[in-house]
Amino acid sequence: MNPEAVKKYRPFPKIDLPQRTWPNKAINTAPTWCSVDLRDGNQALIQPMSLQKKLEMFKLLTDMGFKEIEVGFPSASQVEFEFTRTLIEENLIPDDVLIQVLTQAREHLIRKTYESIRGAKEVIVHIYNSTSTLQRRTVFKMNRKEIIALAVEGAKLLKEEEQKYPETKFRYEYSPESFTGTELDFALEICEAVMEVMKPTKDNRLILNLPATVELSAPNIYADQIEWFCNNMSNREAAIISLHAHNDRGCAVAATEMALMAGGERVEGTLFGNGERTGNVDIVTLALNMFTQGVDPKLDLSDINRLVDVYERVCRLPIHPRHPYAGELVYTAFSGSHQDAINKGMTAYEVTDSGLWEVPYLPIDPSDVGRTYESIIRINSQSGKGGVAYIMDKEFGYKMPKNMHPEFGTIVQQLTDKEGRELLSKEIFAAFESTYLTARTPYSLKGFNVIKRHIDDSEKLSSALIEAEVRIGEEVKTITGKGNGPLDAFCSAMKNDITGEFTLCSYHEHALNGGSAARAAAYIEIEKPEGHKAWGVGVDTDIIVASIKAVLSALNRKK
Ligand SMILES: CC(=O)SCCNC(=O)CCNC(=O)[C@H](O)C(C)(C)COP(=O)(O)OP(=O)(O)OC[C@H]1O[C@@H](n2cnc3c(N)ncnc32)[C@H](O)[C@@H]1OP(=O)(O)O
Ligand SMILES: CC(C)C(=O)C(=O)O
Repeated sequence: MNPEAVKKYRPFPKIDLPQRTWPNKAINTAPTWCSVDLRDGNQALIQPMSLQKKLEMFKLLTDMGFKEIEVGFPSASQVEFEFTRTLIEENLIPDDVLIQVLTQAREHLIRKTYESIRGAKEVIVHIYNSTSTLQRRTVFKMNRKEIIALAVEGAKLLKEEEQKYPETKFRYEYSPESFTGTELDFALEICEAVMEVMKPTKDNRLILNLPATVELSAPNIYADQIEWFCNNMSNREAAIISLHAHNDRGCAVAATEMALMAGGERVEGTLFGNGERTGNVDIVTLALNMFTQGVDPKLDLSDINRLVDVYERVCRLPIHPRHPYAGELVYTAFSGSHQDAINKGMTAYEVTDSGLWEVPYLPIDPSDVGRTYESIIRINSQSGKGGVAYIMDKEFGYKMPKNMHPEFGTIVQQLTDKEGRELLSKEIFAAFESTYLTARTPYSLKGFNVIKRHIDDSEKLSSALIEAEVRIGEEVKTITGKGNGPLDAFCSAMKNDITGEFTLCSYHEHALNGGSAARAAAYIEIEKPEGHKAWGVGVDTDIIVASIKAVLSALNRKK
């Protein structure tokens, strides 16, 4: 960077608030949410929403449980006006939902705005003008007094227009736009001047929306500004302090969280943070952050895929794969140590009865937002044996014994190195199948019979005599053997007649699926006298046959 360029910038001044209390507070309840997707979000789109798309978004927002929705800037365009009319005329606004309309503090725009809401039961009329030092100087070329007069005139006009619509209950919102770039004493003065006109009471409060129209400083400064404002208001109980943060520094969520701790009661934002420039605050992230702290966000986010789907279609913007809570990859671990920890954490969660979600690397249970576990672990060259074992278990039902994980993990690792890409689950299963289940050379089982069996309660005197037909290449050999059980008898027969010495080191089995057609999977590790170990896997409806197949699978792998 040009070292001179930095001289164009200066630090944002600190707020003089030595007794600040917000850092010791916590968010314990959900704020009132107001979606501004249809207005602030919409005005920032390359192609603003058509009426149909607005209707689709409105439906989604009401389904999610938003009770306040800024539906547009009706005086700005025909679509905006018609959309507001459609909602009212077609009775599409649920009884418990308030629509909100935005207008500048300009006479013709205010009058047009009221025309757009004729016949509505209840509406929030939202009026704004910029108050920042910079905009006063460069955009409006007005001093403080003149800017206050502009806001007051606008507010008076609201009161005047309201008389023409006796069938509608009006609530009001005033935004000193660019609040964070405004001297605090001036922001307070202009808000109080508007309150003077609107005469809110504690039963009919004025929404004072204090926006970070542009995010100019660190999130703690926004919180300081909000706390300062709340502390210094003369009629605090007659106002609802609303937050409206933009994300220029990437901190809108943090800024809003801190500002809620500082006294904010209401939040305006959008789904996934769509909005001017870097966007508005992302309400989905904010709400799910609350949820993962045990606070009911009072929004239904249980089908996040629907939210993504509607958003991407209506806004024609993609969700980043790493977008908090919603991105395609956010419930996925590729790296070995993460997979191992998730695998262990999920297993522990399934057996624990604390009811608390405590899985390493996953701050939220994906199923709470309608995502499945299936994609939690994906396999590439960064992956480890734990992740491979997880896939085999969760997707295919094979619970490999822990001692077997390194062996199959290495086989998969070699494959990912060779392919140089992520492996699909079915490719991992194919590797498992060809390594353990379908490798039939040199040995495979053609027939098996238990000729005689004695079962002793103490197991010490149990015995079995078996006969087996083993295919070795083209040849089929019949072997017989004795042992303390059918598996032991089969191993003796193999050792004596075909392979020579080997030792059975580990044995594990489990049912693969339930019901009368249940099949069993057996896992056997053998060791040759020269010290070479290998695992084999067998599957059959008969557990003994499954274990015998597992022995042959291990012997086949040895070659
Ligand atoms: C931070 C925000 O997101 S605020 C919302 C912004 N959203 C939008 O602007 C989207 C919709 N807007 C529009 O369609 C148009 O801008 C309209 C219809 C509102 C107004 O259109 P126009 O009057 O043709 O143009 P424009 O917006 O450029 O008007 C600028 C004039 O309004 C004045 N103005 C701007 N904001 C305000 C305000 N809040 N109150 C009073 N006057 C204002 C400006 O000073 C300027 O005055 P000038 O003409 O004397 O220089
Ligand atoms: C109209 C106001 C609230 C706004 O959109 C902003 O300041 O970003």
